[in-house]
Amino acid sequence: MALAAARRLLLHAGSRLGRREAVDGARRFANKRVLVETEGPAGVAVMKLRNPPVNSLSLECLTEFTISLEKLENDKSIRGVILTSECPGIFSAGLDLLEMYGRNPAHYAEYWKNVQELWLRLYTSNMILVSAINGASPAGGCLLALCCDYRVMADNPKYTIGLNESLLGIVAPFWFKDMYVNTIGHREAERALQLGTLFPPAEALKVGVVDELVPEDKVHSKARSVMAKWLAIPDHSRQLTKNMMRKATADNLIKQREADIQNFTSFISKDSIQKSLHMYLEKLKQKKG
Ligand SMILES: CCCCC/C=C\CCCC/C=C/C(=O)SCCNC(=O)CCNC(=O)[C@H](O)C(C)(C)COP(=O)(O)OP(=O)(O)OC[C@H]1O[C@@H](n2cnc3c(N)ncnc32)[C@H](O)[C@@H]1OP(=O)(O)O
Repeated sequence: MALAAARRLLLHAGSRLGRREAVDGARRFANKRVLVETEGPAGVAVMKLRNPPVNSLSLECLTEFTISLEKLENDKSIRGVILTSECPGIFSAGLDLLEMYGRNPAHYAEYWKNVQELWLRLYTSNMILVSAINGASPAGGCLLALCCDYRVMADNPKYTIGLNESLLGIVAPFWFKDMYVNTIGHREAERALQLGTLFPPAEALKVGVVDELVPEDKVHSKARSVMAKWLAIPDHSRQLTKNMMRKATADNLIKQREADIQNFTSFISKDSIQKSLHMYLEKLKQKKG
C-alpha cells in the first residue's frame, strides 16, 4: 500500500516536472535513481541508471525505473529509448541481493512483483529499446539488456554479461530462461544457464547475447546510430512484429504471475538458499579485502 502511494506521488510529481522542463526546452526528468534525457534525435530518450555503487535493482530503483518507462510510454512524442548506466564500469549488478536476503516473505513477494512488473513493461514495450552496455552486466543486469531490441556493448574484456544465477546457488526463473532461449537458442542457453556463464564481450557477441561491440567511448554514438536505423521503420509494422515475436513469452508469465511470486517467495525463504546468498555476499566482501 505504502509503495503504491509512493508510486502515485512520484508519477504525479514526475509528470509536473516533466511538463515544466518541456516548456523550458530542457526535456529532462529525473528520479533519484533514474535520469531521463530527451535531447538528441527527435523522439529518442536516454535513460540512465544511477544507483551507485553498482546499479543494483533495489525495490526503489525498480519502482523508479518502471515509473520512468511508464511516463515515456505515455509520451507519444517518444519512439525510442537508449538504456545505459551512469555508474562507471557497471551497467547493472542485477537484482539487489539485499532485497532477497534476510527479509520476510511479504517483502520477497512485494519485491518479486516489482521485478515482474518491470520485466513485463520493458519486454513488451512498444518503443524501440537499445541498450548501451557500458559495464558489467550480470543476472538481472543482463535481463535488462535482453529486453532491448538491440544490444551494443563496450569492448572491454573487464566487463562480462550473462545469467549467472546458478553461481549464486539460485535459479533463473522460467521467464528469464525463456528470454535467454529466444535470444541465444536452446543449446547455448542450456549450457550458459547451468554453468552461470558470464561472457566477456567477444564471447557474448559470438553466442548472440549482444549484437555489436564497439570501443568504450563509442558505445553511445553507436547506440544512437542504431536507433536512427530502427526509427526509419514505420512504428505500426515494427510494433506488430515485435508483439508477434514476444507475446507468447510475456503471456506465459502473465498467466501465472501469482504462482511465480509464491514460487519465488518459498524458494528464496529456504534456509539453504539464504545460506548460499550469505556465502555469496561474503565472497563479494572478501574480494575487496
Ligand atoms: C525453482 C524455482 C525458482 C524460482 C525463482 C527463484 C530464485 C530467484 C532468482 C532470482 C534471480 C536473480 C537475479 C539477480 O540479478 S541476482 C544478482 C546477481 N548479481 C551478481 O552476481 C553481481 C554481483 N556483483 C559483482 O559481481 C560485482 O559487484 C560487480 C557488479 C562486478 C562490480 O564489482 P566491483 O566494481 O568490484 O564492486 P564490488 O564487488 O566491490 O561491489 C560494491 C558493493 O556493491 C555490493 N553489490 C554488488 N552487487 C550487488 C548486488 N547485486 N546486490 C546488492 N549489492 C551488491 C557489494 O557487495 C559491495 O558492497 P559493500 O561496498 O557494502 O561491500
